[in-house]
Amino acid sequence: MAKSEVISEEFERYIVKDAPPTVYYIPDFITEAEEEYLLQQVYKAPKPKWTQLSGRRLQNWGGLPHPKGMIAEKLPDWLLSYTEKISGLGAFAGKSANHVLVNEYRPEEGIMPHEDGPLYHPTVTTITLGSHTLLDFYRPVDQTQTEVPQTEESRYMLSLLLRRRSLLILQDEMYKRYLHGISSVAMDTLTERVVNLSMAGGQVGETLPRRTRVSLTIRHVPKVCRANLLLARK
Ligand SMILES: O=C(O)CCC(=O)C(=O)O
Ligand SMILES: [Fe+2]
Repeated sequence: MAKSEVISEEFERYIVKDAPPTVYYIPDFITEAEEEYLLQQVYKAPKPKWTQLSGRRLQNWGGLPHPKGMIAEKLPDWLLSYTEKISGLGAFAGKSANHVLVNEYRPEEGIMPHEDGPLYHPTVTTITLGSHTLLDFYRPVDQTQTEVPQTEESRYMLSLLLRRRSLLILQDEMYKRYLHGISSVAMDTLTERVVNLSMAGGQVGETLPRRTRVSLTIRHVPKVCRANLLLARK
């Protein structure tokens, strides 16, 4: 198999060809009824499960990733059926997803460009609920290049249109090398730099008002510690 470790051959048609390796974009990965069910479960969680950040709020499921190892907590059943389905595609090289972040963004909210970093197996899979968004990608700051200031604008590379009910899978360079973020706008304008337009059913020049988007970011944390288990045995 080529550069990517993923996934069965039937998934090759979902590879986004105009992006660096590797992006899979799967429209309508879930049905409308499943979307509704997942949103219901998200909003059923007790209030303290939410952490308010500037520009979004989130729920953390599965434990807190930590360099010394995550103290794993069992995922709730409503998430497990989806983490198992995605693990079953081979997204995590035979391992199972054990961590889910739920992010909620209202219109004009977003997330600064960042890398997901080394605590995760270098694959991120995302189910989008409730609204589309544009996920923007940036080149890293070039350390050898000190003459010209490297603005966010000059580092901007491409965007992906994530429709509600879609699944996105990022691996390889798109995980390890490039940064990703979501700009804090009320409306997205589609340009030629949105490289999956045909797969996502969008047209250059179109503007899409944002609604509230909930994303499920599903990953595998390889380093898990058994601290709670040891304590329990004493
Ligand atoms: O909401 C998204 O799709 C992106 C979330 C994200 O980048 C993260 O949680 O690391
Ligand atoms: Fe991220």
